[in-house]
Amino acid sequence: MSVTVASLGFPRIGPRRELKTALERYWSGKSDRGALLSAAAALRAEAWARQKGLGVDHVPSNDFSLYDHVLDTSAMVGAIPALYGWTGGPPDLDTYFAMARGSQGEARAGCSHGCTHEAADVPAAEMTKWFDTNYHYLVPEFPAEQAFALSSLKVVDEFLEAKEQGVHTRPVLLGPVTYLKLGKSQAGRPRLEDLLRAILPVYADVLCRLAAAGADWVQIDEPCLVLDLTVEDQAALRTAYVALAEAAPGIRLMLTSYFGGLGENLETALALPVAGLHIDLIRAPEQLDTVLAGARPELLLSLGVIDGRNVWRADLEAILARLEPVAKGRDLVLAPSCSLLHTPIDLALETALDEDVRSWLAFAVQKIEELAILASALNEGRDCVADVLSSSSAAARARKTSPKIHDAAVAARMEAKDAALDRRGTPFAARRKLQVERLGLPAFPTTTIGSFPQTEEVRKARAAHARGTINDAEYEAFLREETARAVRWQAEIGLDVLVHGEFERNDMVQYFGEQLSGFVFTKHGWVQSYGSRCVRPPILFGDVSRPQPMTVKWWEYAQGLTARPMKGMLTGPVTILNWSFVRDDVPRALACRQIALAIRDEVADLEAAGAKIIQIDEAALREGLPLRRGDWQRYLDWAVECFRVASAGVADATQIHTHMCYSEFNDIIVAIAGMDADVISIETARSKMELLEAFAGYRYPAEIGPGVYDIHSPRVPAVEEMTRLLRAALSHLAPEQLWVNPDCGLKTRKWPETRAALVNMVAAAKRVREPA
Ligand SMILES: Nc1nc2c(c(=O)[nH]1)N[C@@H](CNc1ccc(C(=O)N[C@@H](CCC(=O)N[C@@H](CCC(=O)N[C@@H](CCC(=O)O)C(=O)O)C(=O)O)C(=O)O)cc1)CN2
Ligand code: MET
Ligand SMILES: [Zn+2]
Repeated sequence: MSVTVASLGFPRIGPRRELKTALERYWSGKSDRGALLSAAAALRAEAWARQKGLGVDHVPSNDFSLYDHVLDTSAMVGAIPALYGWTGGPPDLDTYFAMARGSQGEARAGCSHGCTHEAADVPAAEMTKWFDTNYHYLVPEFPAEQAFALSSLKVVDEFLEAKEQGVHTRPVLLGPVTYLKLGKSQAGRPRLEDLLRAILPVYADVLCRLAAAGADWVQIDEPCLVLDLTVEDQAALRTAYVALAEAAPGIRLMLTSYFGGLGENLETALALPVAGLHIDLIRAPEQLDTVLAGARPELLLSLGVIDGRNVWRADLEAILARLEPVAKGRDLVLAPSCSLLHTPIDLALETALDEDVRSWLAFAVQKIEELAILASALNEGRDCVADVLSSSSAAARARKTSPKIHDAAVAARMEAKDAALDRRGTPFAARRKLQVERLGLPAFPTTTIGSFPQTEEVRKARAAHARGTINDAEYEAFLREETARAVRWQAEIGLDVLVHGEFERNDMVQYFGEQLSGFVFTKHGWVQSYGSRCVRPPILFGDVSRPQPMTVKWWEYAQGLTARPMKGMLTGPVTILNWSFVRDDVPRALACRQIALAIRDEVADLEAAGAKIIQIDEAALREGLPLRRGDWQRYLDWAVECFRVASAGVADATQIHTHMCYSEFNDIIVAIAGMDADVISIETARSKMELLEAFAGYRYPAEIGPGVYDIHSPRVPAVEEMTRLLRAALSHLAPEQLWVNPDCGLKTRKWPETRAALVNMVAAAKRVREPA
């Protein structure tokens, strides 16, 4: 029997974020189309050669994307809303990026690649979280009568491109059912069945063209297989794969599930006429036995045995013990649990990491090496890789017993049970009176979410400080100047509740991780979040504590500059947890509570310093929700409790804000209310306040700032547009509930559009304050 190795997708951004650089240069007009496309081609070539060299038998193609693979799929099937002015054929780069980022005529004037969108003022497509990851995709939008037509041949082109370089790849497609289920429709929901009937001929055509180009296997991703599916969804899967098997008999499909177990979709999956099935054995190890029991002998199983969502080195001997009996009976493919898109690229670049912790880690490249070793052990016997196997087990043992991960003081504090720890002393209504009195804000108070533009200058100064070319005092002076300017300007344009701007922070999670014990950091461990934007998730390896205050000094400085209230600005425990790579030796709930206790101390210090308003961002609370409904409540219970542990230590008159983005709250509104924050700001602009129905329907008790403009796009919304949104909000909320703010922080924006948009926002608030 033979065992082969697959990688389900390689990170696209490049080991030195070459794609980010190339995209941003193109967008700013500093380079042309040719330069962007050749940078992209170089990255693809490197990824193919590298994976082949590491021993991958099924090297993926079409896993690369200039922005997002869901957007690429929309381009492939011609699902491009009329507003982008597309008239068929392969969408050009400007159309593609307009969907991704919006476009505004003026903002592009003078750009060097001859944009012709003179009067174009189009918003970007909606962006949302890819399953439970921190990766964002562009939501496909279908009109009532969506007609699909094969429009982009990227998948075929990239297969041929790799072939020319001597690499026979296994192209990756997002499967039709998942693709359609990720989409939305303005004009009432078209039936999945109807959309599917329309889209299948396009997929069939693509598969036939791939066969003609020489492809044999195609990886077709259907992560919807790990969701709660309706019987209609399951029927759609059958319809789809029966049709594709018939239409393209020359292609063998590797139906790929990930981010969980097949659960009650198991029978459906096993009955589909596909040649292979990939299952995630990291999130759902228990499904191996049931899948083995149900899989017909000729179905090629691909086992996701290496974690594609975390950075820990595997215990290879333990995995082998599980696989050896299986590999005796059938051919196998070994693969990461999911695409490696969600991991950093190469641990070899991390020369400054703590040696012990480093020996416990594996990034994308190392994960592929692990797979190759497993395959060798299974094909040729353990002996041929004995050394590597024993060092892998030794690392696993060392990590388990390392004194570095245990902190007795943290353990003692976790033990001390204090039932009152997660309760405010008084209910919201009574707190509100005290807060209103103390703060003296106008109706519809205006504020922002926290960050102001992280300009190139700010990043340069931080990089220079890190390199040692400017010293602490110079860096501090620079940050003070930036902060002072931002504070003065906010007061000048009439914002009511101010922020310090977060100039001192590299990232809202990394900044806190860096100051807490129990985390380590990479230099190059970038993971794509959306488009050119990346994060370097902190690596949580041990017990968490806070050696000293983290934000108080900056808050004091900023509050000292103004008489208006300055918000203390913190990232909440659930978000720090969800946006980090987390230890897998203790339950997530436990790690989260340790972080919550540390944030609680910071809240207390801010309050003692005089902060009247403290915002604790929980941007990732919704994203951490398990993919299956049956698992929700358990998660919500501990996540909400951790937020309360962090926030509930304050006096009644201290106002606690929280902020969330990309949140569909309808289903979890009770839990959101259970967080017991005094004010919540949420993203709503792209969804035109639809979200508020949940808050209104539930009679959400506290105050709400529904975002009135989309901060992901440089587009400046007009006063009228924001006024309209505020009036729409008022049809759902009581006037005393409503705050006025953008959707999220402004760190990714530039100052000119930020200034213009906030001036308009303050004007819109003033309009709604005037009697109608
Ligand atoms: N962790 C996290 N997840 C999140 C968000 C978030 O803010 N944080 N927001 C939501 C949207 N996602 C986002 C993700 C990233 C960024 C973002 O702006 N990322 C920055 C990097 C932020 C950062 O870490 N900056 C560092 C490092 C900057 C840098 O690249 N420095 C250069 C050198 C720069 C120079 O010399 O000029 C280098 O290290 O090579 C800093 O400012 O210090 C980027 O990609 O450009 C924004 C939103 C959801 N998920
Ligand atoms: N306070 C943070 C900011 O304004 C919250 C961002 S949520 C992704 O950037
Ligand atoms: Zn946000």
